[in-house]
Amino acid sequence: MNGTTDTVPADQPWDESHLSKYFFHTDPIPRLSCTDPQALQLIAQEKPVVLTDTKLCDTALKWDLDYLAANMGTERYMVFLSKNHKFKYYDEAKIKLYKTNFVPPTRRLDMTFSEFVKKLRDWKPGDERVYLQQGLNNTVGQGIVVDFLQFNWQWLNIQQKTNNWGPLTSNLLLVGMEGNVTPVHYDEQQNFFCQLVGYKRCILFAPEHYERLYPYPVYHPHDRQSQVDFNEPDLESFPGLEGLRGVEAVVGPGEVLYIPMYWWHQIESLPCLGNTVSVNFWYKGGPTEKIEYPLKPRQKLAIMRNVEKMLLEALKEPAEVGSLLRSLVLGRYT
Ligand SMILES: CCC[C@@H](CC(=O)O)C(=O)C(=O)O
Ligand SMILES: [Zn+2]
Repeated sequence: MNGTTDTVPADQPWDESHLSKYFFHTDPIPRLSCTDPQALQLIAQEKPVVLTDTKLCDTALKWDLDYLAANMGTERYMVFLSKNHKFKYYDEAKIKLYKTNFVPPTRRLDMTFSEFVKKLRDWKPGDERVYLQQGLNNTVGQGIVVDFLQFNWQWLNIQQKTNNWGPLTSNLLLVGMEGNVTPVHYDEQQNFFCQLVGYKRCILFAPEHYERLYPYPVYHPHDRQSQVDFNEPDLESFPGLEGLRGVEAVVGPGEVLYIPMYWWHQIESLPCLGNTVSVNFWYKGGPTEKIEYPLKPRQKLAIMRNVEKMLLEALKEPAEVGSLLRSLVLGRYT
């Protein structure tokens, strides 16, 4: 990637032409068998790894649009629509808290899976793009439930216990158009990201790149999202971008990417290779282990988030948080 291409496996339908060129360098994320001790060690060290043979969701490899339309039932599901290829997450609950006018970059429409498929298949340039992002719950049809129950839960449960993770909180079903992008952000959960249909480019940055990716304030609707637009990097406003360095992999059907908690990630459905289907497994982090110094970058990130929340709680006025922090630091903590 960006000059250091992996050897491209023969059956791979994509090549460098499917990858946008960005301003930062990336190294390949290791691709290992789930039986390889090194893979398990990377997970234990909270480092990303692509697991090529977990058979985690093999019963879902058949989840193409027609199968999902026939088996997802007649419920309405959460679909986001965007005027461009970006689907930047925002927290609706924080919009009213955030005083200045916030214009959501996407809109949400609930629709049946068949309505979604029709929108996707009738799409023409100029139309809003669509991205279905729906938690798998008891509203899905029997066929999906049967497939879901046959996931490799034994392997998952071993990972959860070995790494002392908290409970599984949700499985998000993601059905996207080719070219859709989820811009760079971090989540506060461990994530086994399973690719089922199509190909996704996953670009990750370690939590210590916090200063380079300029997340929005915690109270902002775009909390956890980076303010940086990789397509138009503003190096003047965000000089830290200079040293940004990531890792990346393109994941295909049957592959599982471990996205460690607090790791930044941008996920792109490769252009011109058809729609994509993924399902993720979000786990709460484990109970706070005994504190060891120096603190890990993700622990410092958690502390920074708590300081912002505490200050907002104390000051009540979001605009005062920045000025108080400036008074605290400028000229004093150099
Ligand atoms: C809403 C979640 C989207 C997903 C990225 C993607 O597949 O577009 C992601 O960011 C994650 O699984 O953490
Ligand atoms: Zn995410």
